[in-house]
Amino acid sequence: MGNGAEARRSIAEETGAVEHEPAGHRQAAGGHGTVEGGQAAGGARTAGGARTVGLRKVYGAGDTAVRALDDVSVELPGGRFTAIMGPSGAGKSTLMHCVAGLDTATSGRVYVGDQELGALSDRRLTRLRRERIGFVFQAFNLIPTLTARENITLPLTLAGTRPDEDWLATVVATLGMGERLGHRPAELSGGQQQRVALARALVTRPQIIFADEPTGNLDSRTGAEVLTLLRNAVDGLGQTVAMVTHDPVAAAHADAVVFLADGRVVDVMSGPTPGRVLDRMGELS
Ligand SMILES: Nc1ncnc2c1ncn2[C@@H]1O[C@H](COP(=O)(O)OP(=O)(O)OP(=O)(O)O)[C@@H](O)[C@H]1O
Repeated sequence: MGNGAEARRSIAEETGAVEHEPAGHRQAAGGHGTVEGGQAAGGARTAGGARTVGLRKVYGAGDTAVRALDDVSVELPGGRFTAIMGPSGAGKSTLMHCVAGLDTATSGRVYVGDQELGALSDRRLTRLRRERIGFVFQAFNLIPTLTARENITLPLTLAGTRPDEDWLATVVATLGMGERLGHRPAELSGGQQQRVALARALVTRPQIIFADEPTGNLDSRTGAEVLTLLRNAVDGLGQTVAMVTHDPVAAAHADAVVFLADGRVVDVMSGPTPGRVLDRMGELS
């Protein structure tokens, strides 16, 4: 990303640090049953995490309407690493955007922790996104003029709060990047830049981190390192992670894989291996 101001604005929007105007609150209050009716991704539900109940998302209207999500009830359990997979157009990004509060559902419900997103005003939704959700993207989305440390603490700076130095030190140590904090993104490798982006997502101690193809711009060795760090964030820091990926090897780092096809959850696989994920994807394509 070449334009610093543009990158800053986009990160501010992604982190919820500026007011974000969703397309409108159209989430229906009623409808589908309890969460226990949902499909758990990877076993029993722990505290935190996120879930959807009967989530539908329709783009457009009439003959041109596209049903991107069709009655999706899925759980992203707290303290677990869940991968979301499926063929192109299956609804992965739409699901992530709805659960992250970046887009609104046509009907059904989305919960982050115990909070139902459809019950929130735009202002409170913005605050929830800023305080309880972290994002990691394929394009690292770092501000070129800021140092690694300044990029990491940017969500706090934009929110007008100071970093918890102990937590920052823990995150930096977990990600193994202590010596690079004074460097600017151009002075860092792709893998190091993604570590900065991951630290930026972790620094607010979000309830859940959404990672969208986080290894898409990395070579396989560096990608494996970043996946190991995501895994460490879950195992060592108790973080909840949901990751959209096309890569069976990446998905195999997760505790469970949710498979989408044509806007519906078609399978949830616990303890995935690259081979099993590849086979399942082959059946869906
Ligand atoms: N803003 C939009 N307006 C209209 N249709 C949309 C919009 N966004 C997504 N869609 C449609 O919704 C469906 C699901 O799209 P989505 O981007 O969620 O799929 P995906 O699984 O993330 O795909 P990919 O792997 O290619 O990124 C697709 O048919 C897509 O064309």
